[in-house]
Amino acid sequence: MAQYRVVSGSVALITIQNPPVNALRAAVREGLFNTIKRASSDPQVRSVVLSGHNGTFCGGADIKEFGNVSLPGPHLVEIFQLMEDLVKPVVAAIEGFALGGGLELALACHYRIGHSKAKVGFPEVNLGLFPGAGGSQRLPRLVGVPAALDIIITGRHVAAGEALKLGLLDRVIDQNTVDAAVTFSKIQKCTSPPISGKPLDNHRLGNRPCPPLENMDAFFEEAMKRVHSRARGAVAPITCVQAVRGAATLPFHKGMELEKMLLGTLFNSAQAQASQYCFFAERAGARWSMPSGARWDTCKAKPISTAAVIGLGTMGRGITVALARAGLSVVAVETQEHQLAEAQRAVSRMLKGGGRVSYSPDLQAAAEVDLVVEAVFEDMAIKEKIFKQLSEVCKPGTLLTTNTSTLDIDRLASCTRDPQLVVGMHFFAPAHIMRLLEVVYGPRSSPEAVATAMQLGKRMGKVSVAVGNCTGFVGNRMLKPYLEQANFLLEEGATPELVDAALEEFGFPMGVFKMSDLSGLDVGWRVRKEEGLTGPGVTAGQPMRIRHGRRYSPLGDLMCEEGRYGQKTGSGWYLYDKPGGRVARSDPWLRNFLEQYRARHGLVARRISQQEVLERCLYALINEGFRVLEDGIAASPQNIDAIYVFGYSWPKHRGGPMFYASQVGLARVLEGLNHYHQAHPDVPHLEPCSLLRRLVASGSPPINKWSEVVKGHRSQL
Ligand SMILES: CC(C)(COP(=O)(O)OP(=O)(O)OC[C@H]1O[C@@H](n2cnc3c(N)ncnc32)[C@H](O)[C@@H]1OP(=O)(O)O)[C@@H](O)C(=O)NCCC(=O)NCCSC(=O)C[C@@H](O)CCCCCCCCCCCCC(=O)O
Repeated sequence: MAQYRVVSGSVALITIQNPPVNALRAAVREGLFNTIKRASSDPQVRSVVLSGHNGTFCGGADIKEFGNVSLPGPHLVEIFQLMEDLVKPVVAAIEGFALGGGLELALACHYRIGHSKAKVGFPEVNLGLFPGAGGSQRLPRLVGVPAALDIIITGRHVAAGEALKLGLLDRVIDQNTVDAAVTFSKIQKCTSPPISGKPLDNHRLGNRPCPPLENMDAFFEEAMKRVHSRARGAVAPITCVQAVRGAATLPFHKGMELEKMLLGTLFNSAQAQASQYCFFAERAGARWSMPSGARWDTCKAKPISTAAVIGLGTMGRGITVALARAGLSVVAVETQEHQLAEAQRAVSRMLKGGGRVSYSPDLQAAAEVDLVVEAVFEDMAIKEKIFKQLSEVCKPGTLLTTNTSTLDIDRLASCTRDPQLVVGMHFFAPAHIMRLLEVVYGPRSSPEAVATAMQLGKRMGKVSVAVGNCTGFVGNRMLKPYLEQANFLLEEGATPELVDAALEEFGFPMGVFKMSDLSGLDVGWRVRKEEGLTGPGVTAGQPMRIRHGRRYSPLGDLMCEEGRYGQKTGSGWYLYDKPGGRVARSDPWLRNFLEQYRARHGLVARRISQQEVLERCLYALINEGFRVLEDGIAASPQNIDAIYVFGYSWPKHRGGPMFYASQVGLARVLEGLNHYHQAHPDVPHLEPCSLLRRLVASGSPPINKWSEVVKGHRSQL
């Protein structure tokens, strides 16, 4: 786990070996502890180089170990102190990544040499933690408080060049890093001038004071304010500020005590568990499977080097940028000339002159590409026509994909010569920024087509999740009951402000009504018209608040009839200072409108609590999530959670809807749904689904055991 070799006559080369990322699990910690001691007492050894096996220095503490009540093996703090105290110079040879505990390890060395492609950082904040093995105390002493706080709070990866400028790395080289570190370590032994009487003391960060900072109190107050306003209820970023403040104001050993105390408050917290669950859920999508038994490890992706994007509205432009940035040569097709010219300017701006993109008004331009992403208007008839044409135009074997957010993939496949080559690639706006990609397979999609879309998602840096075909797939299908509950709550006495405040306090960046105003109320209106829920398709004489025997809220339709489409028209659920305005203000018109609406329908407004808002909206969404699992549309709760965290901004520190349900307790969710369904028997989305009932009856197993109950459940359907 930590290999020890003496090289170049006098250098102990310690290499961490724990693929794939050399995480510091118990055996590694044990190995490090023993090899450092050995280097210390080995008379032949005059300096030490620390490196990682296989081009990766170290990905930090082993997150999989964190569930343990007490971590086995020597503690990282103890190992790092042992290393810092060594009287022989220790040099970190950083290739690949030095992240989290990996960077803390490097900071405990006396020198750090990095490869020019190396990256360093403290991503702990994304795991609901902070660098709690000395990192929060050593980094500010090395690079100063502002730079350290930025690195610790953002969790960003710092490239070697920037790390060199910050003084985080002593040298950056293009050649063999370990060889360079070995040579460097031998020179240091001779030249490092002793300060404070002891050799190497100026390179022991624990012995250094933090560089002074003017207006320190004001700096930390401002930092804390900023973090509070951005953290959306997450505790870890706040703890980052507290720990760095400790480094700036306390002697090292006191700062370490503070660090330990703060880590103790986070380490086993619900937020840390949720964030760490998200880390693995993000990666779980790569191990996809289909109901046919086809799997990620048995299916090969087709090589893709050229692509066409059809339709250059907002989505098509973002998709073009995402594909071009992934290194594909892209043909962007738009039949409307003025839209084509506008899109060309917008895409060039986003790509900053880079990327290989050509433009055409003619579908024929897609003839030779390996893959097509259709991103035209959400209208089945138009899409069917395009798929028919693409099937004739494109060379045999071209993968035909659609960016539809709800429509039937199988119907589109049936318009083509080779339905097995058709899959959905559902991007989220803005497509070049949002990380989620739903890869939708229909009953006839081939495993190779799915493997290819998943592989392409990876190349674009997306969190890709393979899902089955149904209206709205996973994400939008679950969103429907959530939106529906929000509208019902308005009918019953809530205001958009009250509903949004509850959801924002929960951790969403934007409440449901602000989100609707941003995306445009007319989008849903159009879909409801197509579904015959509103507009000319509705049979005369139907009660306004009932559709297909279920409760229906026409509020959104009425708003659209008033021309209130949201931000784009300057008014929606809120008022904006102008069309396209971004700042939402309460609108007296809306209060009046809601009062009149309730009076017209004999509804008596009641006081609605934030708790009811959360339970009604979130439990309805979660209930649909269980149905999605039951129907086999998503392969696992982890996949659903990844979709919600990376596509719908569900707060990471809440772990995704299904994980949240497991933290709240499945019995409590079931009880809540039963309660609300009794109160609203005409709302089928509030009726607890059978899988949830079954899970509760099986004793509410932990989330990683749900699949066993799901399997048993499916076999009985
Ligand atoms: C490194 C990466 C950037 C590589 O990316 P790449 O895309 O190449 O690969 P993948 O991301 O797909 O990863 C491959 C594979 O490896 C798994 N993995 C990656 N990193 C880790 C890890 N750190 N641990 C475990 N497993 C890891 C990954 O899951 C993949 O496997 P899978 O099967 O899922 O496909 C990228 O991987 C990456 O970003 N990794 C994470 C980096 C990171 O976040 N590091 C920080 C870790 S946390 C840490 O280091 C904490 C330390 O600061 C301090 C900890 C102190 C602990 C002390 C405990 C004392 C407890 C005191 C509590 C007191 C309580 C009380 O008082 O009561």
